[in-house]
Amino acid sequence: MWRRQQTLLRRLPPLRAMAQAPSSWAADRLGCYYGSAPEGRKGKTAPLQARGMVDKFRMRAKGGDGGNGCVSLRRSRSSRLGMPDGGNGGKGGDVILECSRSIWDFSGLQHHMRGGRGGNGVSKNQIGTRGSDKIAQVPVGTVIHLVEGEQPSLTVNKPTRSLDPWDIPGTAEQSSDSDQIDNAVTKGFDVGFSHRHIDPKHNTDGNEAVKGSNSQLENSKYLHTYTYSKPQFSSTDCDVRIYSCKEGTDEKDQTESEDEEFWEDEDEFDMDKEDDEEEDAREEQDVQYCVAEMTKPGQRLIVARGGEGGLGNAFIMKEMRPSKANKQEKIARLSTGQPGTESFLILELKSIADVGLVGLPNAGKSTLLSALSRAQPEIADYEFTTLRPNIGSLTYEDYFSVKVADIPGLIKGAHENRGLGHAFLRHIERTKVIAYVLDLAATLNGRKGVPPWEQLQDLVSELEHYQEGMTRRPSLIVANKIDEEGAEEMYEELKRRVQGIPIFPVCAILQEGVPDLRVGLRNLMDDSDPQGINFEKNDC
Ligand SMILES: Nc1nc2c(ncn2[C@@H]2O[C@H](COP(=O)(O)OP(=O)(O)OP(=O)(O)O)[C@@H](O)[C@H]2O)c(=O)[nH]1
Repeated sequence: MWRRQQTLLRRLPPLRAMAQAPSSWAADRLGCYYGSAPEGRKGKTAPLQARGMVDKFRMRAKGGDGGNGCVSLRRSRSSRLGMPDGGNGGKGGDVILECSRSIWDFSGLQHHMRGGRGGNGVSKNQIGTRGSDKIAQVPVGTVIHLVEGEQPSLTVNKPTRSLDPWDIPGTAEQSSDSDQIDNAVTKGFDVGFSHRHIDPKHNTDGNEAVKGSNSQLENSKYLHTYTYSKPQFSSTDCDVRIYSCKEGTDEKDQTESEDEEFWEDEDEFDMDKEDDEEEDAREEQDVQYCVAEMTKPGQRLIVARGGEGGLGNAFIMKEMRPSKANKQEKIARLSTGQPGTESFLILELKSIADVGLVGLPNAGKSTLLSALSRAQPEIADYEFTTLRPNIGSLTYEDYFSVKVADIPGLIKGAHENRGLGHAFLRHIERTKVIAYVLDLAATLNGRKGVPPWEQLQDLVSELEHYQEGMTRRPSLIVANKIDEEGAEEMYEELKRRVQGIPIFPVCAILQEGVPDLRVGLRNLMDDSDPQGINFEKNDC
């Protein structure tokens, strides 16, 4: 026993390492580090930031396939030949992105998302179950680029409450359109075969056109009667995958092989850096940029739709009355569930922070963020410690809360992709306030840095290169490292050269001057007519 415990204990370290590997691997592979190699590293390597923010993400989504309709005959004494009583297949589940305030980045997402398959119809007119929806939560500020597939469409948050069995059927007409359709469905099935055809003009969910074959077209015309999403079909001449609906084993095999096809693409997210770059270049050509943007918590977007279920023979015989000649063939065609749509997306996060900290590498931005908020970013005395953005929340006594974004350091020429380039500036594109963090000690004690006023000039010029007019938004300067010897004189010189913008002397490491800075940020947030930087007035 004792020996067995010892063996297990000896095995523990590798097991722990294995458990940690995926997170660091994911942070490394999937993070937002797209710029060229950092210049200022000078031989030192920054530790891998496993907790860094994942702000760019590739995703492949596939709606669940519709279930097949059932072919069944109910024999009784009154009808020896049998009455068709096969139910319709259920609709496949959708893949939905939901905007949530409690999510910060894409680190919790899966690269492949697939809606559940609709259940097959059953005898006694029982319809198949609806495939389960796959819902992925994304942060506020998610921008969606479409590489392949159909345009995503907005969906209304439907109440989870199921239909009250005691609802009077006639009252359904007064409810919203989607409810109306749902209720109509229930009614249709309640009365056995009396399916109602709902006029396509009731369609309110803005579905895009979907391609389908003749059979699908025919099929879906009737499917409208019991589903609330009604695709409008635009083309009838493309290939369709037709499944055998009678042989259960074949159907299973087919679904499995399709599954493999879908999941085997996992490798596409596991490529070498070179392949990654090639792929990026190829993708860039066909990407439809910014097809949707999620800015409000609770917003839902369907990125892949579930396929419609196939028709049961009860419905086909009743509503479509196929001629004897091609009856079997037609039933087989119509009872096949339709495949779900597929899309390939790139999700990008444009954080919606209130304050953006910009500064040269090593200016002390991360230290300042940790002094202002409870965020714990990586801090070290070499450049480019921060490789991914960090966001902290600054809360005031009256519970007013301000989000502060710390982005990797900018250097002169970042617009030519030097350092980490402009890749992270999208995170401060939407901030209300910009805080320029300047290092007062950059040239002191024999350091070969840049004086604070030149740092400011470089930062302003990089921001303007990224987006014209960006520096006109409310701004303040944080003169950091005031504790260093000679920093006071630098601060006085900075005040003399840069005017018309509030300057806060701060020692982030000792949290000196931080309370005043908090007040200054609050004033800028509240101020209705604050000023940005005007270089013409200044002597930088
Ligand atoms: N003396 C002094 N040192 C500071 C102060 N604030 C930060 N530092 C030091 O400056 C170095 C860089 O700090 P960081 O917060 O990592 O700087 P950063 O701007 O986030 O750097 P990057 O991640 O490269 O962009 C660290 O060694 C800090 O300890 C300060 O107020 N006084």
